Amino acid sequence: MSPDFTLLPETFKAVEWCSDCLRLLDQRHLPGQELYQNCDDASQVAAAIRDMVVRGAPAIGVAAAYGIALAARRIAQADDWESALADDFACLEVARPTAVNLTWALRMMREQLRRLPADADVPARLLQAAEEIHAGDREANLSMARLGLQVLRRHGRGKQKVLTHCNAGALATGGYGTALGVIRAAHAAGVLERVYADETRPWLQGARLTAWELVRGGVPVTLLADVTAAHLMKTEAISWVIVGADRIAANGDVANKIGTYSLAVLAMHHGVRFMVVAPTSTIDMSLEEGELIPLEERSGDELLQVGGQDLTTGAEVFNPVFDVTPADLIDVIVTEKGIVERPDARKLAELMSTRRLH
Ligand SMILES: CSC[C@@H](O)[C@@H](O)C(=O)COP(=O)(O)O
Repeated sequence: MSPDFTLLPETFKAVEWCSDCLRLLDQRHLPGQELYQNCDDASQVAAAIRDMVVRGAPAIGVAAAYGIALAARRIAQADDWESALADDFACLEVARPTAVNLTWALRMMREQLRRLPADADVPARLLQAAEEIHAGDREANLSMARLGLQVLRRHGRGKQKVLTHCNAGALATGGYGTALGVIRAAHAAGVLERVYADETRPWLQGARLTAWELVRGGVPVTLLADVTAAHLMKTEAISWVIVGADRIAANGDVANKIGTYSLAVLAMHHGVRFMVVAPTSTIDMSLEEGELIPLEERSGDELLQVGGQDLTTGAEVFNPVFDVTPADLIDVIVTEKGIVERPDARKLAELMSTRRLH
């Protein structure tokens, strides 16, 4: 099938292999400064993931895979590669708890290591495996953009207004984005009127990253304070909320950036459809339901200050950075393998056993 939209690659790369190091666009300084950080070993990559130099579930997975490739290059020779790399796998595995793409990518790297013949050039083969994970994520982004656009067309006529939360764009993936990939495809195909982007307190991924990406790409975007979403849904004809995911349980419950659950409740109340866009590497079939997903809590400092200014003193802070949206609030999950409408355990199991794309 010939595509009816073209997505140009971004001019920036969130994650890039540069002959002997991993180059990460430091997202903590965007949009003010485009600074890059070079990582030479796995512990530097783990620190970059923990400190959110690189963020977004698929991008974290890709970076971790390169972290293992870097570790193997430093070791160069080993009789027992699994033992030699054990500490590197361990430090990457615990860098952040919620996005399962991290664990998935490390499992892919470990399986590749176990499959290699005894005389293999292990560092070269692990680098190749990391590059394949990266390229696979880019491909998945394009497939999801195409499938997500089909869903928008199936359920709506004319130009649509959509709302997104956090950043699920090129910055958060190996390529074009998940939720923002669909939104960019909708824009390129002429079916998007406007995207509303939540600012996404407290780290401001929406204001600092999503709005920046969309403005650069010429996509009409309006920034909102998070608390505006209910009013927006009541007063504007919003067709869809479109978000990414950090982990999807086997029953279709979705962990994503804090605030996603509130949006799903609001969407249900206002008759707005709710779409989750995520590669199958985000689906964790080992967890029966969303309540089992580990949710990261970050330092209270993220809430206690804005722009270097103290907001309050002496108060305790509750700062969970993800929440879980129950499957019954989700209209559709779009993956690179296909579309799951009204997700449940049976439909997800069927999807995961599919080899071919739709
Ligand atoms: C394609 S990214 C999907 C999710 O990872 C994204 O929505 C999100 O919640 C990112 O959280 P972050 O804490 O910025 O890593």
